[in-house]
Amino acid sequence: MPPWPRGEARLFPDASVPQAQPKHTGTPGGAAPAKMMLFWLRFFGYRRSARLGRGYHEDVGAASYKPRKSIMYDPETLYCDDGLAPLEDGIAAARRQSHRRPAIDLERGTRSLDLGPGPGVRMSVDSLSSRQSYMATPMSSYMNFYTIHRGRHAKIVRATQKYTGARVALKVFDKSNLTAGQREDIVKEVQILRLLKGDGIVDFDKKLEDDCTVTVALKECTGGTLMNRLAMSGGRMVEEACVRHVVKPLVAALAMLHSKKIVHRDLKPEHLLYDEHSRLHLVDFHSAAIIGKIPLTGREGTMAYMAPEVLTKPTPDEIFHDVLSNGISDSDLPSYDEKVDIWSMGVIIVEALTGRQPFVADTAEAMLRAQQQELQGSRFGGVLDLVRDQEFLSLEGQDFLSSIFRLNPGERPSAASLLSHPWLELLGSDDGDYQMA
Ligand SMILES: Nc1ncnc2c1ncn2[C@@H]1O[C@H](COP(=O)(O)OP(=O)(O)OP(=O)(O)O)[C@@H](O)[C@H]1O
Repeated sequence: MPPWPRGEARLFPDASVPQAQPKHTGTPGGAAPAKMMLFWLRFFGYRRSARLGRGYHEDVGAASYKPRKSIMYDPETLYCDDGLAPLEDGIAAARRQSHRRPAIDLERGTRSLDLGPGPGVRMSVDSLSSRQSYMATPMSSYMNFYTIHRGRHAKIVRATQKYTGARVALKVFDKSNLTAGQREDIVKEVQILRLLKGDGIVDFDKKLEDDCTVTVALKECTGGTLMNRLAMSGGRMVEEACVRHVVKPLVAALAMLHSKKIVHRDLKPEHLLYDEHSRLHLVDFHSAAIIGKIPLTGREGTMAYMAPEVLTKPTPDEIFHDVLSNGISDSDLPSYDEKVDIWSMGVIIVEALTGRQPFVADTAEAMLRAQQQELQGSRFGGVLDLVRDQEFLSLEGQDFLSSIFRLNPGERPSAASLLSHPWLELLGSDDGDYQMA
C-alpha cells in the first residue's frame, strides 16, 4: 500500500521511482512536441499548404489557423468570365477534381468576377473578401488554337473548349493597341451580342480578360463565310440558292436586329457566316450601334457596302479632331438610321448574284458619284444593268433590289416589310445550291 493517496500519484511522484522523461525540454514544463513545433512555426509565420486535389491547393496561414493570403487555383481547372455561368463551370470542374471541398465559398462574389491575369500573376477580386484572390488565365480552358484571321481590330483564333469539346472562335483584342474609344466599342459589342441571342446572329459565349488581351468567345461557325461559299460556287450563286441562303435569312436577321433598335453598320460577305447546318449568322458587331444610345453620325463600315448617307458623314477621326474641337456637339451632326443596313444588304445580294460589287471607287466622293451614276443608269454596262436584265433575274428579284437601291433612305423598305416580299417565296429545291452559274 503506497504512503500517499492513489489520486496524487502523478502530482507527487516518488523520487525514488524512475520516471519517463519528456523527449523535448525546450520549454518550461516540457510541452508536447507538436505544440512546441507549432509555437516556433507561429513565431516564424509558417504557412500551411494543403493539397486539395490535382493542381489545386490552398495556402493557409497557420499562425491563426484562419485562411490567410490566398486561395490559388490551377489555371487548368478554373476559369472565370465577366460574371455569368462559365465561372461556375470552372468551380464545378475544380470540385470534381478535388477530393475535398474547396475551403472557401467560391460562389460568393462570382457575379462580378473578371478574369485574372495570365499564369503566375495573382489578381484581387473586389467582391471577394480581401484575403481572397484568384489565379486563373483566360485561355486555359481552351486548346487547339489556330489563328484564322487578323482583322482591323482583333485576331480571330479558332479553339476547342476543354471540358465541353465545343468549337469556339475567340476574338482577341490586344490591349496595348486599344484606345479608350476602342475599349468602349468592345464593351458595346459584348452588350449587343448579349442582347441578340437568337437565330441569325452568332452565338456569344463569354468575354474573357487578362493584363494583355480582351477576348470575346463566340461559337464557331464552321461553314465558312459567304465569301468562301461564293468562291466554292465559282464566284456567284444561282438566283434560287441566293434567295434561300442569303436573301431570306439576311432579311430575317435584319428584321430581328432592327426590331431591337440595333444597326450593324458593317454588313459585307465576310461578316455573313454559315454554321454546319448552312444556317446564316451575322458576325462582327464592333461597328454596331443602338439607335438612341449613341448618335449615328460617323462614317462606319466598309466603303463598297456603305449607303450614300454614310459616305457623306465624317469619319470618327474627323469627328474627334475637326468637329468636336470646333465646339459642335456630336448630336448636332445629321444622323442616319437602320436603313444603312438595307443598302448594304442590297450590295451583298448583287455581289452574290453577279460575283461583282456594283459600286467600286477609292474615295468616299468617288463612291458617291459611282452610286449616283449606277442608279440613274448612266453608267452603261454597270453591274446594276445586269440585274435589271430579265434574262438574268426574275421580276420579283428586280423589284426587290430596285426598292432597296434608293439614294434617299426614307424610300428604302424596312427589313420587316421585306419579309413579305414575293421574291422570298421563290424557293426551289436545294439542288440549285452552289452550282456554277
Ligand atoms: N464565330 C466565328 N466562327 C468562325 N469564323 C469567324 C467567327 N467570327 C469571325 N470569324 C472569322 O473571322 C473573320 C473576321 O471576324 P470579325 O469581322 O469579327 O473580326 P474583325 O477583327 O472585326 O475583322 P475585320 O477587321 O476584317 O472586320 C470573319 O470574316 C470570319 O472569317
